[in-house]
Amino acid sequence: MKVFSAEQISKIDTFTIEHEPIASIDLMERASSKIYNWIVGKFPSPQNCKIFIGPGNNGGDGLAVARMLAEKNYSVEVFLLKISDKIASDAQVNLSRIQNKKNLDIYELTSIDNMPWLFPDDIVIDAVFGSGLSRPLSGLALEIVNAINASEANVVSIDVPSGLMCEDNSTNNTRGIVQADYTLSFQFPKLAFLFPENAKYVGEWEVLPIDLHQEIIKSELTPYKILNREFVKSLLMPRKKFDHKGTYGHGLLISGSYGKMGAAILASRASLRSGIGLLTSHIPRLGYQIMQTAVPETMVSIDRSDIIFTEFPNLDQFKAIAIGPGIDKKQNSYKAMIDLLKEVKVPMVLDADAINIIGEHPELKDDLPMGCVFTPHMKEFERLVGKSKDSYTRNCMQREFAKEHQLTLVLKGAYTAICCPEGSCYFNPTGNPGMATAGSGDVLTGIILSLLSQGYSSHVAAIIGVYLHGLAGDLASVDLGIEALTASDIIDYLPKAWLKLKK
Ligand SMILES: NC(=O)C1=CN([C@@H]2O[C@H](COP(=O)(O)OP(=O)(O)OC[C@H]3O[C@@H](n4cnc5c(N)ncnc54)[C@H](O)[C@@H]3O)[C@@H](O)[C@H]2O)[C@H](O)CC1
Ligand SMILES: [K+]
Repeated sequence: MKVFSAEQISKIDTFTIEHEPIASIDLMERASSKIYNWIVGKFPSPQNCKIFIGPGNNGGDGLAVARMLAEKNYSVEVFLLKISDKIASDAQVNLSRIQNKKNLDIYELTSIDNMPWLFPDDIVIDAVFGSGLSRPLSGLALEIVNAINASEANVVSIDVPSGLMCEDNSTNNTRGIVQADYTLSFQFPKLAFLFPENAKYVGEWEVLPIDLHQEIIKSELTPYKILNREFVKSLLMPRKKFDHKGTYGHGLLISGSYGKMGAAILASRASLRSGIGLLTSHIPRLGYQIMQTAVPETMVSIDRSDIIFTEFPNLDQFKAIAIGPGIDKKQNSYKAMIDLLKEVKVPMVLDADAINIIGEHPELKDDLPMGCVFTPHMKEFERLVGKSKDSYTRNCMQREFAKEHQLTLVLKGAYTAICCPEGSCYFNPTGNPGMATAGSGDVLTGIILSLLSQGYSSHVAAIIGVYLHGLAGDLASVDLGIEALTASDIIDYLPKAWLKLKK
């Protein structure tokens, strides 16, 4: 699913009005009826609804919803915020349509002193500002938003929580944003919904389709997309009857150190559960028996060091390489990394301490082979790319870094972001908080190595890998819950995740 900017949404809106064609007031009616249906589904018995109306089309939606709810015997109070002399023309039409309606009272809010008391079982509908917000809230709008946030009412925001910019909130006043329980976004999610610091404003969000014109949705370009199963499935390469293990490639996994052999085992097992033809695990000497016993399917390459990574085998036979899980970042490992980066000519996944080593030795960034995939979590990302105070800025830095160094940069988290060398950014919807657990990242590294070895290009391997990893975690959480989930469970559910992805 594409994620468009507020400016693009307005363009798509205008195109739909001209080319469907449909009168703007009728498009507003269509959009509002979707909100109405959702509210009636969520709160089936008529209750008190307090609807706060701003001067633009978001307010117009709120007025249309007010009429629909009143006709369904909900007890509706409409509060018109007096913050502008102008009111959008479709909002004006909808205001005239609610005059003298049964079950519906209209009030003008000229000062915070007229603010109604909000009861815990009230449904507050926030229709103050939507995608047309152009600056942080101030004055009366700010005071009203604060009063809404101080209440315990159920808050439903139409399209966007009022006060939240659709993309960039880096200079916003974070105390002037509605904290919704539910946000009902028209046709597309907003980019801001995908960033962790906005979760407290957005609450649970849902996308309500309003039949905007497919022609412009298809042709309008955006760097931002949310992955879905159909798209990820379309990237899969079919397996053929006469394929053999050589077809699916031989991968090299450099992982493990004294006290961290578990990372090597998890990554190896995940790789083998993701379709790789052959796997060689390069590990320090102490891990030999551990690996041979725990993962009989992998071949083992032994480092001269008992405890860390200091060398690597001849690379000729490998179709892809992964380095990082549990390797530590001792001086000799750094030296071996320098040689490795010089010699590698195949796609490579870099995770954990491999990323930290590059973060500490930035000159290595200029020596990276083609087709690298980096899989940092937030702290590793900061060491590699730099710090930022908000997620939008961080995402811009991530996209820029991927472009500058021509690599795929995966920032792990809820809605893991995958930034590609040509500038696009995919957000992953699968996964759950149970996956925030030790070893989860090692599993992802193993999966991506496996896909690279099978011949998927770097960004495709990252996309499939991240989606599949989250899907396995989701399937595991259905049976096991989130608290008890371990990284091994994610591996154990990879078979079911593959089946579900390919269904
Ligand atoms: N997506 C669609 O196709 C549809 C969307 N609909 C709804 O329309 C709004 C967007 O409407 P718009 O009139 O452009 O914007 P707003 O309602 O957000 O209001 C803008 C209004 O307010 C002024 N303004 C902006 N920021 C501030 C501020 N901080 N303080 C005071 N005033 C401010 C601005 O100048 C404008 O006058 C969208 O969200 C949907 O809810 C359609 O109804 C259906 C199709
Ligand atoms: K709103």
